[in-house]
Amino acid sequence: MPISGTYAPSPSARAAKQVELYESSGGTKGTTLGGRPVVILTTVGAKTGKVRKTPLMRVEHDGAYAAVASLGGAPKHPVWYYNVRADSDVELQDGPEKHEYVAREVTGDEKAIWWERCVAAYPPYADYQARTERQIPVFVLERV
Ligand SMILES: C[C@H](OP(=O)(O)OC[C@@H](O)[C@@H](O)[C@@H](O)Cn1c2nc(=O)[nH]c(=O)c-2cc2ccc(O)cc21)C(=O)N[C@@H](CCC(=O)N[C@@H](CCC(=O)O)C(=O)O)C(=O)O
Repeated sequence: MPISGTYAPSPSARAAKQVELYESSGGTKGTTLGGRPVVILTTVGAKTGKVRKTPLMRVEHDGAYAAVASLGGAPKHPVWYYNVRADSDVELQDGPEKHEYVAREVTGDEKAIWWERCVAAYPPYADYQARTERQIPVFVLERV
């Protein structure tokens, strides 16, 4: 079921601007960070029910994606993490393609396999994990 409702742009100007450019260009502009590909995750706000859109680094394997709640290695999870925990039905736009996914948080061996893929796609993730006690959560998104 596609996500619908009132879109609330991120208060992070950088993120909101990147979403705006990404979407208004049909996924042809604003699609990288530091030369690495970026995707847009759409979630439903756990408290407000508003539509939230979050740029994330692109980590893809066999049609599934990882969503890494790194927040640059901050001590706290990003807020969007709680949205996905509350409602696993999400959307992800990768360039011009946008589809519906079900997200599940991975742990143990499965997380270790995906974490390698995440770091291969975006090496700074390893630095983020090294700088915080917090275990950076990883969701795997599988196509509906
Ligand atoms: C600023 C805050 O954003 P956040 O959800 O904590 O996410 C912080 C960052 O992760 C987010 O800005 C990411 O886009 C940053 N970011 C990445 N962040 C990552 O964590 N991982 C990445 O790989 C990543 C890549 C990336 C690439 C490009 C770029 O421009 C940004 C990138 C925010 O939106 N807060 C809102 C609330 C948002 C929200 O979802 N509220 C919920 C409440 C949720 C709750 O509290 O339970 C609701 O509406 O109900 C507010 O304060 O009003």
